[in-house]
Amino acid sequence: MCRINDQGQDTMRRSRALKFIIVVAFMTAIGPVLAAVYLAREQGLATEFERVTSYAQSVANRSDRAVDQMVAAIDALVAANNGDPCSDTMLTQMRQLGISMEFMKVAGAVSGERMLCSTLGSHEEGLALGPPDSVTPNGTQLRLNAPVPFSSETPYISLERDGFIAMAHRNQAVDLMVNQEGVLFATFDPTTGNIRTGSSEVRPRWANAVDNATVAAFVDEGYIVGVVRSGQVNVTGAIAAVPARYLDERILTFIWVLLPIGVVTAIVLTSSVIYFARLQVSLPTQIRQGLRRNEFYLEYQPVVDLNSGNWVGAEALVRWRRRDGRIMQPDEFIPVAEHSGLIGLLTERVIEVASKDMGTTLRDAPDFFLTINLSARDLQSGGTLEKLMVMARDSGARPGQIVAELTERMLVDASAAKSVIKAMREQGLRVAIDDFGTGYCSLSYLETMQFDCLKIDRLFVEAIDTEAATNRVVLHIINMARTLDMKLIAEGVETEAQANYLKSQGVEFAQGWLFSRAIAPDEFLKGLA
Ligand SMILES: Nc1nc2c(ncn2[C@@H]2O[C@@H]3COP(=O)(O)O[C@H]4[C@@H](O)[C@H](n5cnc6c(=O)[nH]c(N)nc65)O[C@@H]4COP(=O)(O)O[C@H]3[C@H]2O)c(=O)[nH]1
Repeated sequence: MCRINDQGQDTMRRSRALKFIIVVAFMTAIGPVLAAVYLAREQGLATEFERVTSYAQSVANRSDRAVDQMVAAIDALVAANNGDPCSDTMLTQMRQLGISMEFMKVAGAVSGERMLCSTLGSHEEGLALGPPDSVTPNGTQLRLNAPVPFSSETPYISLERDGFIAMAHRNQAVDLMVNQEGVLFATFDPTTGNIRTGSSEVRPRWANAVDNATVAAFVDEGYIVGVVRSGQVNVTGAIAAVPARYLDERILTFIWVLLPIGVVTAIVLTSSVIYFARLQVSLPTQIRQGLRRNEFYLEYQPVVDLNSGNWVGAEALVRWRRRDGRIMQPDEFIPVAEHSGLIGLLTERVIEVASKDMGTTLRDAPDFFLTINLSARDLQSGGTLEKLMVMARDSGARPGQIVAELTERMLVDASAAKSVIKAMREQGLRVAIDDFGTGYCSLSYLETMQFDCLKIDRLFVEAIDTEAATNRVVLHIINMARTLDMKLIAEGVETEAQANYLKSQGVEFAQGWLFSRAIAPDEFLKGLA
């Protein structure tokens, strides 16, 4: 009956685990691929945004240069004016300015709204300029369609101040050569957001994208748009818009690079998940088979009397020799055995093997003790106590020579643990607490549960003689154990300094690589002799 329950639970556990594995494997399979596509898109966008804002920046720079040159031309003419703005000297200067500057083409003198003379000579009647489109705070008048003789088809932009005017070809700033087709350029007035020059396909709303910022980039209506405000505060805004097909091409380029990495990562991750999952799901079955085939065996780590240096006991540590010869360490299979409910059978096997290996020694050396690791489930079934008592009886040992090792984590169900510990001690077995201080066991547990022995965890032994915060804890543990009349075994002693310190603090026993690693029973018995 019990067996059917166990198997039923096992099946449920496995089907839950299987569902979990399928979900994780699915995620590891599509996750990296989706991540690669996402990264390619982000990378593509970043690159195209960078490109389009650099185009817009070039337009703004050209526009700024045109404005700078117009301002410089006006300043030069104002400075040179000696009363007759259209004198021969002034006309020569106007021509020189027009020839020497890249963007500023026409410079002239103005009275009212008429240009009296210019780079192009004297204008008898004066050329009607019409009213300005806007006036800046310093009184500079801006015209977006300044009339130029002989050039009525070409739109000019002009600045006028202090009786002089300078003009530049309106489209020169947006006349940018780029190696992409269909790119739109425009300049706009950052104060009003009105487009000044550029392609008619530029959407006026793009100019409003840079409210307070100096740069913006976005995708809109089939274009990747870059908008910048010129360095000369509020003088010019510039827009560049690249057809969105270039973004698709760019993303595709990145996908070709990133997708294989994503696919390889997905394959590696998914295979690892499946490998480990299969191991986890099938491990309980393999443990069962391993038990049937007697693949579990024990090694023994000597427990040393720190005063005499003699081996006075041993800790039995289980190992699993797989069919393929691979040795599995307990950390890899004990948790699985615990979860799958097989730990009881495993502990039973450990006790059997330990009896066979150490029975004679226990009988012949009445002071020699053997510690055996138990799991939480072992405490729940009364069978373990019985098996340990059978071991003592069959080998002719005193029950006190057998020490049941419990860990803090096993004491969560305090009342159950307490009654089993009590029962064990009443039968004469000894009980040790292992890993003390590494979990959540409070001091009160130690008082109420009444252990015979406390094992100082390797973590605290390692900290001896170091700056680690844990280095002081070892002293507290020692003092506490003494107060509660417990024997002490220090674990993981690797150096003479640690051994000497522990000895000086009155710790009776120790185990660790300084003395010996866990070894096969024959080797252990040789060392004991
Ligand atoms: N770095 C270092 N390590 C040292 C040193 N001296 C000993 N060790 C290792 O520390 C572990 C001590 O065992 P534990 O704390 O009871 O911890 C044990 C115990 O909790 C569990 N375990 C082992 N055998 C059994 C068993 O039969 N039943 C159960 N339930 N658990 C077992 O597996 C754990 C790991 O066992 P192992 O891998 O054999 O690892 C052993 C041992 O080989 C040292 O000086 N330096």
